[in-house]
Order: sequence, then structure tokens, then C-alpha cells
Amino acid sequence: TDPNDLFNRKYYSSSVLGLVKLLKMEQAFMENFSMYANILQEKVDNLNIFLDALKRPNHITHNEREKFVSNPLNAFGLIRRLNQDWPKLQNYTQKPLGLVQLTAMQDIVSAAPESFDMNEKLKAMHRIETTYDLQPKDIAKGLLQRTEFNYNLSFRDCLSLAHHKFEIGEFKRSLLWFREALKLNADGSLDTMNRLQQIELKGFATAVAKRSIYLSNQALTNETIDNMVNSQLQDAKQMDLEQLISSELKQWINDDSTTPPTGHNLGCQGLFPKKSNLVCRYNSSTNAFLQLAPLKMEEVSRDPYIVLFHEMISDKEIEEMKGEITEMENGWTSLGDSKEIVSRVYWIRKESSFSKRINQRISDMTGFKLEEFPAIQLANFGVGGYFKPHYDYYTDRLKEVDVNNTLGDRIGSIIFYAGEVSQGGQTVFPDLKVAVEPKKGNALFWFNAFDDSSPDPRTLHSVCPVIVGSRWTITKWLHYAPQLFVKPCSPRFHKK
Ligand SMILES: O=C(O)CCC(=O)C(=O)O
Ligand SMILES: [Fe+2]
Repeated sequence: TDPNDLFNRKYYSSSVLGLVKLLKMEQAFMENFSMYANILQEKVDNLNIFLDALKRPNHITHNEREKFVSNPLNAFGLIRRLNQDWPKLQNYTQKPLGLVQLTAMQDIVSAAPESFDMNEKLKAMHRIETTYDLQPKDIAKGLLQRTEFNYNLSFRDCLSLAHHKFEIGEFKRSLLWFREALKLNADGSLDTMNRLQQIELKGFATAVAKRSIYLSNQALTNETIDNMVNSQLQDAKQMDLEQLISSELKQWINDDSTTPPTGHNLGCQGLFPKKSNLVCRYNSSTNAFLQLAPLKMEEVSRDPYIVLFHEMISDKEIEEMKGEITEMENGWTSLGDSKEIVSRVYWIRKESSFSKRINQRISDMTGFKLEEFPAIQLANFGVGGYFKPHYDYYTDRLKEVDVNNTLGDRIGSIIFYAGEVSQGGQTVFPDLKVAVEPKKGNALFWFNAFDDSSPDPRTLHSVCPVIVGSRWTITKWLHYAPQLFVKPCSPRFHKK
């Protein structure tokens, strides 16, 4: 497969479903690995039994040997063993063992996440750490925000995070993570450290040393730098490597790099002031049905209009939703962005009883007509999955996505929250200082445009990285053209 083909690339870390697959793969790998080890152990056990059986008195001198073979019983035994037993032993030693397990393991490894996936996960970890301003020492011991998890990162986990921060030029965080790694290896001498750990430590030290030499003389060629680093680190002990990494990173930390948090980050951290003048009410007016079953609405913002509907989709319907999915595609962090895959999405294009019901509900909620555009998008955001601040309307780009402009721009958006997210994953409107928790069952609706259909830039919005949970959403964009004759609310005009 083409490594640049991001659309079709096998990609696990963007959704909880993908990660569940990996967990199963890891289990299968472990089973095969341990079976393989058992089979080899059995062979070693057998070889030792044969060795014992082959033990003969040691004849040192020629005379002793001559005397031994002059006995007919000894002579017979000798010939028989060499003729009959040896080929069998030879066969046994050469017999390929554990082929089934080896093949199974090979298949699993070839389906394993590639470095692309690994890098996306590192980025996701970084995103969670920086968006919520979490400290490495807390993350390492399983403390995420105010919640303590019964899980600790390992030496290798911390080292790999430290290395990643170094690669992206975040030297302060790199050093903090490196210190966490060292803490986990506090009593670690070279012999208690395993091979894999040593290789990673040396790899990190090599990268750090290269940068250091490069900075000291930028005229050096890569080859010269490689040679210098190789000879510098050739006989380096673990202590030396640790020392080198710590002291170089310390030098590179640039303290005036503290930028103020963005509106998105503040929203994610729950730091927007509480709004007090908003109300909750029941809507029983958009159609007759609602008089029997009024909708529980919570105003989130009056201008632009944003409203949160409570208990709009049931657990049973959420199960039904998952049943609609065949294969999900990669989802990007914003329109036209091809660099980061942050979710998995699925379009229900052919109307199903499920999508019909959801469309009907949206019509009940908003008074909008949806017959002309019945498609519905489902999305699953895994841990670290997010959405950059963006607008839902296309304005000038509309021609690219809807050539004949039959539907018109996206004047309203509605998001049903359909997954368990215990931390993170809020929908944030940075300019309005609004952050909405993605509570399962609720649905968020807002207008993106004024009534004259001109875009309302205050509707800039984003999704906070999921910290804990599997964030499912049902998304519906409400287009302008079908609504021309529907007036859901009193007219709102662009204030000049
Ligand atoms: O999932 C959300 O909360 C918002 C998603 C979104 O903004 C979008 O899909 O355009
Ligand atoms: Fe959006």
C-alpha cells in the first residue's frame, strides 16, 4: 500500500474500536509466543534426555579404546547407535518446530500498527498533555486531571514520550518525561535494564548528541556528525547516556516560550465563566406531536442561538446506530486538512429506519426540513481524538463541495452525543466562551448563519481531545436551500 495514502491506510489509534482490535491482537500474539516458547522448551528438555542417554564411559588412550571395541557387545552397540539412533537424533534437531505459531506471529506482526500510527498516538498524548496542561509526573502515575487511575506508565513508555518531545522541540517537557523515566529506573543498573530499554536509551542519547554537535558546528556533514557521535557513545555506560541527555536538554530549554492558553484550551480546561442568564424550558411548539412529548431544552447561548436538548437518543438507539456501520473511514481534524487523522467516520447515505427516525427527530427539534438531504454522519473519536477550531459553513469553498449549489451552505449544525466520555471531548465555542460536555443522549444544536444566510463567525467551534472514553456522535448539517420557506425562529440579522 502507498504510505502516503492516508485515506485507505490501516489506522488503529483514532478510535476505541481500532484499539480493541489491537488488544485482541496482543492477546493472540502472547498466546502464540508462549506456545512457541513451550514447544522450544520441550525440545530442549528432550535434547537433554537424549544427551544423558548418549553418555558413555570416557576412553582416553588408544589402548582403552581398542580394548572397548574388541568386545562384541560393545562393537555391536556402537554400530547400532551410529546407524540407527544418530540419523534419528539428527532429524529431530533439524525438525522445524512451532511453525504454526511462527506463521501466526508473523501475520500478527505484519498487521501491527506502523510507525505512522505510533506517531499519531504520541501526538495524541501530547495533545492531551498540553490542552489540559497536565504534568508528566501526574500522567506517569496515572493521575489524569482529578481522576486517579490504577495504571502507571513504564520506563519505556516515559522514555518514548521524552524522545518524542525532543523530536518536536519541546525540550522542557522532554526533560520532565526523561526524569519520570529515570525515576522508574531508580535502582536500575545496566544488568537489570533489559536489552530493549538499553537500545531505546542509546537511540535517544544518539539523537540528542547529534543535535548538540550540529548546533556547535552547523557546517559539519551528517556523515561526520554520525561518526563523531558513534565514537563518543561507543563505550558509554548507562549513566553517561542519562547524563548526556539530561544536561543537553536542560541547555535547550527556552523559558520565555510560555504562550498564553488559547480559547480552545481554556474551554477544555473548564475555565470559562459560568453563564447565569440562560434558561431551561420545554419545547412543545414546533409540531403537534411535541405537545404530548415536549423536548427538554437548555439554552447555551442566545446570540448566536445554541441549545442543548436533553435525552434525545436512547441507549437502544445507540446500539442500533452501531449496527448501521460497515467500515468506517478516517476522519480529519478539519475540512481540507490531510495531515492528522483524529477520528473514524461513517456516512449513512441510504436512508434506513434508524436514519429516518433521527431525521424526524431533528425536524421535531428544529422545525427544519430534511427530506432533500437525508444523509447522516456518524463519528467515533478515540482517546486523543479532537477537532481543531473551525466553522461549519463553507462560504467560498461551497462550489468545491456542492458544484450545483443545490443544498446551499450549512446554516445549522446538530450533534448527538452517543458515547461514554468521562473526561474531555467537550464541544467548545472559544469566542463565545462556551463549552458543552458530551453527555450521552444529549444533542447540541446551533445556527451557523444569520437569517440572511450570511455566515456568523462567532460560531467558531472545536472538540477537546478525548481523555477517557469513546466519543460517538451523530452529526447533521442543516443546509440553507431546503429551509427557505421554514422560519424556525424570529429573524436574526447580521449586525453591522
Ligand atoms: O463533535 C462535535 O462536537 C463537533 C463536530 C464538528 O464540529 C464537526 O463535525 O463539524
Ligand atoms: Fe463543526
